[in-house]
Amino acid sequence: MDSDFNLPRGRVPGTNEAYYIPDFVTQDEEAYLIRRIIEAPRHKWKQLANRRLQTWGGEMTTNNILIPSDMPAWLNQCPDIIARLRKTGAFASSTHGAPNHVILNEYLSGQGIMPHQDGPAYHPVVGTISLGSPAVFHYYEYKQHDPPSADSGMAPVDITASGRTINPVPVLSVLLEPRSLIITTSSLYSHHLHGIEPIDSDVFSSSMPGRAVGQGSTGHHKIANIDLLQGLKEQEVARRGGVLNRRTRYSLTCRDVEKVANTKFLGKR
Ligand SMILES: O=C(O)CCC(=O)C(=O)O
Ligand SMILES: [Fe+2]
Repeated sequence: MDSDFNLPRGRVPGTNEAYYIPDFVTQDEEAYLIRRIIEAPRHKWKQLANRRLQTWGGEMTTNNILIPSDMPAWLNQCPDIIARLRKTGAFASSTHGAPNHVILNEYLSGQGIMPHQDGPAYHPVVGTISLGSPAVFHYYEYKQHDPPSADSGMAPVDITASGRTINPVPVLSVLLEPRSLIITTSSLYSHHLHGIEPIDSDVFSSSMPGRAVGQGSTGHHKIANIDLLQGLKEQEVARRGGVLNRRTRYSLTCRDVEKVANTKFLGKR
């Protein structure tokens, strides 16, 4: 696929800081990418408590400098995902104009990622490509005030390592279809958190059309990109209610690390 992607057309209603592009990769490319991901050498996998990941483009030092290494051909040649991301224009103001670092997360059904921020090492734009499964993705904000008292009856709130409290009701929710790209920019990147609930199916309300049923007592969350969805099943379920089962999902988190070590002098060539 080599069409030009029109970023403004993908703007997610309700924000100026997120863009959703369905079918960013084709079905054939998706199948090929998943095969290459699964076939990656064992040492490329890093096992975390609740998911596995691979890192491509290099390793980060503790002071946020990238020690670069070559991207695999399946990211920058065939298909040339990096060039395709450059063409969206989303990285136009970043140091390298395109991502130089990709984290590949694998989520089995029932796995997710806690609300978190991506940190200051990266230019504040992230392109996330979803493969293999749909999933509802939430953006959260920090609470302005102290945590509610124990008897407030509210849903439990998460407290980050920095001691700040997260409002468990998302500020924005999107349904990420397989093969889609979501781009998160600006303060949605730098001041908000994002996460995916660890569930084996995303449930959509039939009494409140266009809303996903949240976990606990967080309520029903409007799917902000509903008019941008491309899959017939996804459109139908998101609009009328129903269930989208989570299959194994792979996501490519593509970012530009601003500071890159000059490896020419490290005896590389
Ligand atoms: O899998 C996703 O869509 C999100 C991954 C993510 O937030 C991250 O790698 O920092
Ligand atoms: Fe993240």
